[in-house]
Amino acid sequence: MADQAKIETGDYGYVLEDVPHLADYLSNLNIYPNPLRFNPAYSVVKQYFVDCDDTVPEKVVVNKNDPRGVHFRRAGPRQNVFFSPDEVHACIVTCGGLCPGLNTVIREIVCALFHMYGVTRVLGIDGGYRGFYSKNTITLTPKVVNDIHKRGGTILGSSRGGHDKSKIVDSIQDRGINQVYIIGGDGTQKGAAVIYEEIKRRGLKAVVAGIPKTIDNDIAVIDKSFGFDTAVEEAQRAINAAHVEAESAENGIGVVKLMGRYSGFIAMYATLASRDVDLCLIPESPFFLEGEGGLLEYVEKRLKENGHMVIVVAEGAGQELVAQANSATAKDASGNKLLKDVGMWLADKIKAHFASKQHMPITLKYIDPTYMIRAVPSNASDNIYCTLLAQSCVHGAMAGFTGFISGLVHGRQTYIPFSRIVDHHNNVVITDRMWARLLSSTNQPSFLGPKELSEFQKLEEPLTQLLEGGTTATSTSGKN
Ligand SMILES: Nc1ncnc2c1ncn2[C@@H]1O[C@H](COP(=O)(O)OP(=O)(O)OP(=O)(O)O)[C@@H](O)[C@H]1O
Ligand SMILES: O=P(O)(O)OC[C@H]1O[C@](O)(CO)[C@@H](O)[C@@H]1O
Ligand SMILES: [Mg+2]
Repeated sequence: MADQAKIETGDYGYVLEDVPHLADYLSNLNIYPNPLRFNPAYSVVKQYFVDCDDTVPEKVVVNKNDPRGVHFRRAGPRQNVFFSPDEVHACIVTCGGLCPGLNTVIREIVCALFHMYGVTRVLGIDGGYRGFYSKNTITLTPKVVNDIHKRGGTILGSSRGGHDKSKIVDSIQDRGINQVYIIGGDGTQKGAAVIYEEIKRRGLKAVVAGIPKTIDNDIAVIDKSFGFDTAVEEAQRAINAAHVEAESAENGIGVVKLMGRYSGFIAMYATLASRDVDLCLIPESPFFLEGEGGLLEYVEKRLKENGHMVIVVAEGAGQELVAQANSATAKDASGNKLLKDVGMWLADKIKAHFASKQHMPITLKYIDPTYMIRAVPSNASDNIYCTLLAQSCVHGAMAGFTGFISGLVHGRQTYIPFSRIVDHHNNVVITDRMWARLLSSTNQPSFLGPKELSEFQKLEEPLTQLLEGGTTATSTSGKN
């Protein structure tokens, strides 16, 4: 049975959504002074250690009479820890799709364990969850990981599927692993929650700590996921190329497909950053092709006005339309629905539309840079972000917290229980200011009639959105 949420309440409607701790199910645990107290680099920092009562609010925009609301435990080093350095045997695994920054996170977990806490036993699990029981491990030291942050991908390899709870926890138990660091998206963190439950059921002194990863930025609660800034930056190259091609031809159209299975953050931010895009399509915003107010009418209008146009389409956009043309549905090894190629489909539809208009010949170039974007190393700001996430995660694990992810909430590092992020996706809210900014920057129609608009307005606004203008991980600006 899933863990009960660990909730603490206080005055004026204060709620702490806490994370589990080893002491919740184990007694007589030894407590040790944090080795950072004796580390010359950190011991001089005033207030380096986090007060055990420090918490971070989930909502920062409040009205005068609002209750204080939900808070998360602030991440960071504690005065005391629940592991002695020579007792720790840690492992790191990366699961799901690739994302810029994976290697940086691996590097910084290893370096934090070695350099901050004096830990010397860290294993890399090869090839995602199934690597726990089907492959040899990789010994990780600061030397091994020294320059991996300059490379894309993950040196550990990754995979989908293969989550076998018993085999994974048997492997953890047999190897004497007591800190499990799991880097991955929503599916991975669901798997991490299952591992945590099983470890607890077996009464093992082993913490499970997650670092959320997804290039799509669709993890709930947190400000944004690592690698997202890099992806938006890299997408500019494809959009620029599409623009150059489109501008150089009569009635030139450049179509760029970007990632975003359920949420269009990469497409939205890449479009806003570029200013060369005339139409951005995302999964959250339905559209239609034919007739008055439809996409094809807009394309025609834009070409007549400007002679060229650039379209950015997120891979999850318009899936219901593409499905009509091709009804077969398949799933990947993790059970995620495989998407139809909306970019190719859209390009074909536009070409077919203009083929019947002899007086308006077009030149359309379709660019799919999706895997090129995902495979690059993280940029400077993501490297710093990854470092903070990794260090926070190690501090939490050493302090005995378990069943948590480290995540940035309003620019502050926090520990968030798995349960808060596995059941919800972060989506672009199309009745929110950021999407309005996009519509006004591209001049595209919203494709929504008054009836559909009011339906969308009725939907509850999710509690988190990407920080406004959030290009740096440490930004503390409010919601958009
Ligand atoms: N409900 C679940 N319970 C246990 N394990 C799961 C669950 N969902 C997914 N997993 C496992 O987590 C791993 C990664 O899942 P998935 O392929 O969905 O990627 P992800 O972590 O969501 O990342 P992304 O979607 O960003 O690529 C897989 O090995 C999969 O078997
Ligand atoms: O082809 P793969 O490796 O399964 O990954 C594709 C999916 O992974 C993601 O990049 C998320 O990690 C999605 O945007 C995309 O749909
Ligand atoms: Mg996922």
